[in-house]
Amino acid sequence: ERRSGVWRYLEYLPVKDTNKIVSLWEGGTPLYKCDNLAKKLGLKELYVKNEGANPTGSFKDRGMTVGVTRANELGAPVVGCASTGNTSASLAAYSARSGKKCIVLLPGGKVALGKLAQAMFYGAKVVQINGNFDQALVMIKNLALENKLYLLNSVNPFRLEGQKTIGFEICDQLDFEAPSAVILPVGNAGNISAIWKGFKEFKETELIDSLPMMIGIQAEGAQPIVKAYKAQKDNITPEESPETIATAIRIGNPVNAVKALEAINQSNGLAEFVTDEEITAAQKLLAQTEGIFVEPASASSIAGLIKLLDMGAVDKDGKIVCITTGNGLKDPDAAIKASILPSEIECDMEVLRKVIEE
Ligand SMILES: Cc1ncc(COP(=O)(O)O)c(/C=C/C(=O)C(=O)O)c1O
Repeated sequence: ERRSGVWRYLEYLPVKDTNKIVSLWEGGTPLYKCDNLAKKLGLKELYVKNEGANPTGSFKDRGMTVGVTRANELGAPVVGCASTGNTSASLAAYSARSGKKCIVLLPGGKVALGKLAQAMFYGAKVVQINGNFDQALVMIKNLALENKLYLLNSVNPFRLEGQKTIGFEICDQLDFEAPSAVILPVGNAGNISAIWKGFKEFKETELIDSLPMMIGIQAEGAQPIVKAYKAQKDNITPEESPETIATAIRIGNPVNAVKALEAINQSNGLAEFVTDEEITAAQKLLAQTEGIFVEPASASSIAGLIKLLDMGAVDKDGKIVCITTGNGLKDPDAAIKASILPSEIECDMEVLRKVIEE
């Protein structure tokens, strides 16, 4: 049975027993042509690949369908991860669907409401630690080394295999014309590495004949990859206390840093940071010009595009794809804080007629 989405690319995926596949029909997300935003930014061709349209609302579902399928093949009874939120939401869903116990470690008080609700509601054992994501990752890795669980952070290559299908789909959706540039937010740096691998595989199998620039965007307060790229270093100086409103990418010691720098350098790409203000402005701009609601971290790809255009670092005439990685519903607090509050009135038509004119 040929499924849509991630498993459409079965031949490119490391699965031995297709009966063990755990799927929530992830992938097959929209690639929106954004002519309103393109016009505003003076661009010829701008697309937004909206990964917020996945079953649990982020691109993590692509990695988890392959990762939890692997856990199934191995007969692992318990799976686990550290997470800034979306990884835990996704793992909790896929482990529920495959009858596995799920343990997630979250940085106390720094996880967006929607993600926390998901991890709890799917029935995971949710542990909040008094520390940040990087510390949580060290702890969950120790549990894996003590054989207490199968680790499904993006140190696990099966995660990246699923996420590379974002690159496949973009090619499919652009009639096998690779874009000139792909811009996406970078946290633990698994996704940029995975997508680059996907484009390279489609080029090696001659489905496309060119490769895009990979452009990684980080938040000003959490930008270890940007710093390494600008210093042209191939090792990372971890940031002790990463800080940003984009809590999904509030990561100081990315596990996939070397792979991400490889993807950026091999693709003649770039790495740049954006401020929290630029992120919030871009989040609103995208929602109000194109009707696409994404969480703050995801809007950093739009904010990064705007900054790079101002710097003349991106070709205005190119075919540009911004990847928005998570649904705006994940972080309602951030959206409400950045919005004009609703007018509150009594049930009075006179008052209502006035208030709609304000
Ligand atoms: C919306 C959103 N956008 C971008 C990223 C960065 O992707 P990577 O660079 O592959 O890490 C994340 C990452 C989240 C976690 O790392 C986690 O959930 O633990 C995210 O949720």
